[in-house]
Amino acid sequence: MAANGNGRVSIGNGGTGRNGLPKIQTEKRANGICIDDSTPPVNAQTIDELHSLQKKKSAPTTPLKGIQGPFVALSEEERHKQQLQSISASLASLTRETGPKVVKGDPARPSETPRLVSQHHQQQHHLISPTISVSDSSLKFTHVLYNLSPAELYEQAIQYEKGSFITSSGALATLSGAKTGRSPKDKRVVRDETTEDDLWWGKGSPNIEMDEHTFMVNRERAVDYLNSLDKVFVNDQFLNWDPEHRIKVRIVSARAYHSLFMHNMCIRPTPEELENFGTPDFTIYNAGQFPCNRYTHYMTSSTSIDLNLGRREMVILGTQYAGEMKKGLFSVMHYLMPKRQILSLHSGCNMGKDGDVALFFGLSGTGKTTLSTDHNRYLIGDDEHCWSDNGVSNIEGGCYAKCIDLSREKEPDIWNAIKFGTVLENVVFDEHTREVDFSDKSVTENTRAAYPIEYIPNAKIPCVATHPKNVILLACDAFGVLPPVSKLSLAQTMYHFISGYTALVAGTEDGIKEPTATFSACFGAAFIMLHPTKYAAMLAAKMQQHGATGWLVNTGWSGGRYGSGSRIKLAYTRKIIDAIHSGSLLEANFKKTEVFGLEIPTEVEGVPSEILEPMNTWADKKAYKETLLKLAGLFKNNFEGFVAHKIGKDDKLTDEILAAGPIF
Ligand SMILES: Nc1ncnc2c1ncn2[C@@H]1O[C@H](COP(=O)(O)OP(=O)(O)OP(=O)(O)O)[C@@H](O)[C@H]1O
Ligand SMILES: O=C([O-])CC(=O)C(=O)O
Ligand SMILES: [Ca+2]
Ligand SMILES: [Mn+2]
Repeated sequence: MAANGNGRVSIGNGGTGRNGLPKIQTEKRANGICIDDSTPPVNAQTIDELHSLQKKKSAPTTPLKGIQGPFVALSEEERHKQQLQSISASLASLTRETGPKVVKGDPARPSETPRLVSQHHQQQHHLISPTISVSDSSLKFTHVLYNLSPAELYEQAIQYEKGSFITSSGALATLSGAKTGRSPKDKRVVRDETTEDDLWWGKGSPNIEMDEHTFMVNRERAVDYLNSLDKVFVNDQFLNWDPEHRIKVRIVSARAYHSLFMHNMCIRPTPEELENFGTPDFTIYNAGQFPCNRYTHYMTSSTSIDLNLGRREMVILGTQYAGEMKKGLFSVMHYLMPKRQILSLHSGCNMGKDGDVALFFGLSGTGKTTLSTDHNRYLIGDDEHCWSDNGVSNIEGGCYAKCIDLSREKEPDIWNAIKFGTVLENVVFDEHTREVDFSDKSVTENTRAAYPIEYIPNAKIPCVATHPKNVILLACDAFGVLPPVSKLSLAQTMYHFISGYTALVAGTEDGIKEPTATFSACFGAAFIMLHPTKYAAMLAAKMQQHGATGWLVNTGWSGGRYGSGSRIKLAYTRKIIDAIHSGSLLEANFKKTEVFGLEIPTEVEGVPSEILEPMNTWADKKAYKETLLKLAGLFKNNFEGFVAHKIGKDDKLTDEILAAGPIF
């Protein structure tokens, strides 16, 4: 660009326009200065000033109108101080007199840090007399990033956590580290006077005991680790959409990934609810990057997930898999809710336009999320619910979908939910376009998406519904002998609920692998805290009272076992589920199968009739019969553990349930 003598500015080769481009000319002003006046000037004198204009201070939280509680009469500053004191108390060592000093905000952006500082002073009595002397840990500040927004958490993750990327659809891709699934063998539950009698211990139980002292050792380890960091994330959120039985949870974690995951999975408080949060009912200390100590009693690996119901605390060491927090809280609900006569359920739930409600039970990977997410129905929730006298309520505020082989065409609502705000765990993507390859199992087969439930367009908010009309038990039968759908009597429903069967095949690339049967009581033995028959009795009573029909749906193999047959098409399973919802399947003609004694329909709209009876689909009838008997034997063996238990007050129901298993 050159200014020529006559005050015009021209672009191009000497202003001759030889290359065909028109000349750009700016008119000369009276003072001889050329200005581009098409936009008004910026309201800043310096770059710093310019940057300060970019961010508007968050609106002070909603005015507190008509709220009762301890915070009502407090000034905003006083409320913030109390909030910090509460966080400081959560992070306090139980063996030191004072500390930690907690300050809100990102240490990397001191200008954004409010000056409020809080220091915890011990008031409780201790198992150990506290250390009064000063240590380095009491000199240091703990910076707290409190209930950050998804955008802020994205920035934290991308800046500080390796393996964090924005995918082409806007989701946050993260890595969960060495663990890409839960570690049930590393879960420990404190056995004390109360839990001794309340909980299910011993053979078959997921509750492996630890003592109070060892819990405190691990708690201290986690708290010291968290306080040693530059900053920690704190989420204050809720569980359970039933306002009468809502639980306040606090999650203290070291990673933006964990904070965003829980932001999505728990119920998000309104600003007003957050102001009045007060003391949490339950606290998680997630120090997942830091291992537990093998010299500590009860530790059998570097991972420990410890639950203390008396203290209402959970400690996580040695695993960064975020599902531990989700399912740890679910375990807590499996204890707290039955105490209030509320049944907790490892199930999905949705509701038709006419208000008919269905529950979907099933072990991991059987289809709870896939089938409860239904474009023609309202989604209540995909994984964890409560059934009380008020009806069904979702425990969570988000969904956690398996993503392996996810396709836009087969699961459009889940596909579209993978956008800004969604956490995508352990997926593989193109290094340049950041397009995710959902078929890639390089990191793990258990790739997952965690998104807020409102990302599903027809989610019903609040996530509550009336009493269920249908109770659908899902089993992914890789043996290929269970019918695609059967109608169950109440006793059969209980038999299959207590059995909790599925048979998946391990993540395999090639070669035929033997399907392995899994029996997991109440379709969630890893999460239940009481004996399975307690939950079964409650379910039977509720189904009876509300006239719900039980169904068994095989979302697994047909035409042979894994290796020779194939997985039942999702489109067929959806047709079967449609017929259950509409009530048309209840009107079908049924015939009884041998061995399992299941009532199978002769016709379902949209499904080839020949697949409804599994034997038809097997070329080798002898192999079918052998496989059927093999599975029946596995069911029988598994149920041995329950025959001595009474279900409910009624001997009659117990006898019926025992008779509802396979006969051969
Ligand atoms: N016929 C079918 N019915 C249901 N799901 C099917 C079928 N065929 C294939 N699938 C696939 O099986 C998987 C079911 O997983 P889903 O996420 O629904 O499990 P889940 O029961 O919610 O488990 P979790 O409790 O671990 O979240 C999905 O990846 C789905 O695409
Ligand atoms: O807990 C998890 O990691 C995933 C899940 O929903 C289940 O296994 O039931
Ligand atoms: Ca799920
Ligand atoms: Mn689940």
